[in-house]
Amino acid sequence: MQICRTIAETRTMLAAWRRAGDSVGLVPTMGALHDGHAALVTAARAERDRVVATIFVNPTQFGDPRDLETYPRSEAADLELLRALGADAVLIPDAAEIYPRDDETIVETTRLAAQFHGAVRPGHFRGVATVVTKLFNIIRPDAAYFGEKDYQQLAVIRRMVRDLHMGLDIVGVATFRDADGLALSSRNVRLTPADRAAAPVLHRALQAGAAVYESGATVEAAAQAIRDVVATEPRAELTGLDIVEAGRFVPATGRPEGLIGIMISARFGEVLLIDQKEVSA
Ligand SMILES: Nc1ncnc2c1ncn2[C@@H]1O[C@H](COP(=O)(O)OP(=O)(O)OP(=O)(O)O)[C@@H](O)[C@H]1O
Ligand SMILES: CC(C)(CO)[C@@H](O)C(=O)[O-]
Ligand code: BAL
Repeated sequence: MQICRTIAETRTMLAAWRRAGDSVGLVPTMGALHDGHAALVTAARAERDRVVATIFVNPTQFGDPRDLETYPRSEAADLELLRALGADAVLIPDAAEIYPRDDETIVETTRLAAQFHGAVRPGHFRGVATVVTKLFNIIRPDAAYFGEKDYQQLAVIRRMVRDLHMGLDIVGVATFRDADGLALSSRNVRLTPADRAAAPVLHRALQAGAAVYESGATVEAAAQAIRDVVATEPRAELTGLDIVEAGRFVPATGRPEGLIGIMISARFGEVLLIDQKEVSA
């Protein structure tokens, strides 16, 4: 596995692959890799000749400086996992090269970035869209792989790729969970033991909401069922609950046609966790 730390060496490697006619799959990450990331690499490995992962803790998508400071980092273990999964290369760029000092260009999905989880983390999706555009431009992959756990992020990226005619495939990969239902997330390691024990309430709440909706009730009744389950866990502070029409990504009401997407976020101590579930009518 080739480890690239500059854009120039990444481009030299990619040019050789292109000459050989190889297709390229990209897996962008912020490191601290776990089995959720592994699922993305495995999906890319199955579909593409070459797989590149990136590890970059992107400063522009963090609103809270303490969240950035305490974001978990584990480069040696990350490299070992990527190697074991059969990744061909990893790009670990410097923030100074990704964001040159006089950098001024941003990418923003204006409506989507401001709503839902974007309202809880102002500026977050602008940072994500901007860095993902930079990574796409550096690597020019045929396909990029993102987790469904970050449900709105996936929608933002799909919309950006469509609107800016970027011409690559965006592949969503199902949320990987621990045995107790908690969605794997790099931030889980920052949970206290008591908060770790409490955190599966998010998955239980989503399941309860899905059951209510599947029984024929409205989106509003499903939302109430979710709130009721979260309220049973005093360690969880609900910060966001949004139910959207999965296709158009607009707020869902009543009994819309097609799939709905439920997005939930909650704070456990100072750690903000998110989860999601798609449900059919
Ligand atoms: N449990 C999971 N299942 C599937 N994909 C996941 C999971 N967790 C993260 N991913 C995906 O991995 C990619 C990189 O995510 P990232 O490095 O931010 O990890 P993370 O675990 O989501 O960390 P955090 O949410 O704490 O920032 C994203 O596309 C994300 O959706
Ligand atoms: C897509 C991403 C790597 C952009 O920094 C990040 O938001 C993430 O890890 O989900
Ligand atoms: N997984 C999304 C990255 C973030 O929370 O900043």
